[in-house]
Amino acid sequence: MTGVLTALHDRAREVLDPVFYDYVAGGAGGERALADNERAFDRLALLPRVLRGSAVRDTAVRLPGAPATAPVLVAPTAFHRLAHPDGELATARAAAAAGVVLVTGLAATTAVAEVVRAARAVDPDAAVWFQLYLQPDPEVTECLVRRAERAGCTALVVTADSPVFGRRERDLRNGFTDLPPGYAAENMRDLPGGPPGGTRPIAMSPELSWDDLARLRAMTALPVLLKGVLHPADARLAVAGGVDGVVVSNHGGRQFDAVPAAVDALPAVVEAVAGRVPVLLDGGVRRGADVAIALALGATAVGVGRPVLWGLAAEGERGVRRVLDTLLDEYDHALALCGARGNADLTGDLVVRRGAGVR
Ligand SMILES: Cc1cc2nc3c(=O)[nH]c(=O)nc-3n(C[C@H](O)[C@H](O)[C@H](O)COP(=O)(O)O)c2cc1C
Ligand SMILES: CCCCC(=O)C(=O)O
Repeated sequence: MTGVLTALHDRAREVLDPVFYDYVAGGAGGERALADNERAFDRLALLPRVLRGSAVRDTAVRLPGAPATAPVLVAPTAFHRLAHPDGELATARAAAAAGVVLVTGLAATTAVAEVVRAARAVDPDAAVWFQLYLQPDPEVTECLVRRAERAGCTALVVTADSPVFGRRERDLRNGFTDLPPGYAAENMRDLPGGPPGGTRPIAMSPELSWDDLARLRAMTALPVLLKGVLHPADARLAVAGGVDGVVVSNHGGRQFDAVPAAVDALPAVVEAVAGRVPVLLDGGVRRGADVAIALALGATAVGVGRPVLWGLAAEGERGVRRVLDTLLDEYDHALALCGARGNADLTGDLVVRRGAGVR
C-alpha cells in the first residue's frame, strides 16, 4: 500500500474494535485469494513509453450512470457506521468531493436515500450506484430496486458471487455473525414479509439463476452491472443478458479462497466481453500504479474496498477523501511516468510479468 494508505490502515487498526477490524481485513478460508489479490499486482510491471507525454492527463472515464468520472470507484462495503459514527454519510461526501462514484451497499447502515442526499449536497451531479443481492423473494427485490430508483441512484450493481456466505475463519473465531445491537441494515427496513418498522435479514441464495437476472433487467430502466464475475463464459452470458457492465471481482477474497486474484482473471473477461460493455475490476488495488495496470489490461475503472474503510475508521470523511485523492493523484503520476496522455494510452503491451523479461 502507499504510505498514506498504510498510515490510515495502522490508525484504523488502533481505533477499531478488533472483532470489526478482523471482519474488514479478513477473507475466506486460508485467505489465499485475499493475499493473492495484492500479490498479483506485485507480479505485474509497467513498461513505460518515452517522449510522448502531456502536462495535462485525461483521466476521465464514461460509465453507465456516471458521465465523466474518475477511473476509481468506492466498492460496496457493509456497515460503515461500525467504522465511524458518520458512517456512509461521510463516505458519500468524500466520494462526491473526490469526483468518484460511490457504490452504496444493500448492507449499508444508512438508508440509500440519505446516502444519495449527502453526496448530492456536495455535488448535485454526484453518481451513487446501489449494490444489491437479489433476494429469493422477487417482491422484496423489486421493493429494493424502487427504493434505489426513488433515492436517485443512477445504476444497480448485482453481486453474484455469494450463493452462500463465505467461511471467514476470523469471524467464526471471533463470533462475529451480525451487526451489534443499535445498528441495522437500513435498506432492509419495512419490506414485504418483514416486521413492520423492523428489518428483514439479507438472504443469500444458491438457487438464483440467470432468469432472476433477466427478471431484474426487465424490472428497471437503470443500468445494471454484474459484480463477481471471474469466468469468461459468465461474462458472455451477462452481456447476452443485457447487463451494462461487468465487475471482475472475487469479493476481496471474502467468499472463496480457491479462486484466482481478480487482476489475473481480468484479461480473459476483457477478451470475452470484447468492448460491448465496460469491464470493471476490484480487489487488491492499493496504489495508483495498480489502477494503471488494470486499465492497461482493459478495465474501464477499478473499485476500492478496504482502504476506504481504513480511511473512514481513522479520520471519517477526511480519511476517505485522503484515500481517494491519494490513489487518483498517484494514478495521474503513473500516467505521466508511462508517457501516457490519458487512460487511452494505457495499452496491453505496457503490462509485463515482473521477473519474466520483456519480449
Ligand atoms: C468489510 C467489507 C464488506 C463488504 N461488503 C460487501 C457487500 O455488502 N456487497 C458486495 O458486493 N461486496 C462487498 N464487499 C466486497 C467489495 O465490494 C470488494 O469486492 C472488495 O472489498 C474489493 O477488494 P479490496 O478490499 O481488496 O479493495 C465487502 C468488502 C469488505 C472488505
Ligand atoms: C450481508 C452482508 C454482506 C457483507 C459482505 O458482502 C461482506 O462482508 O463481504
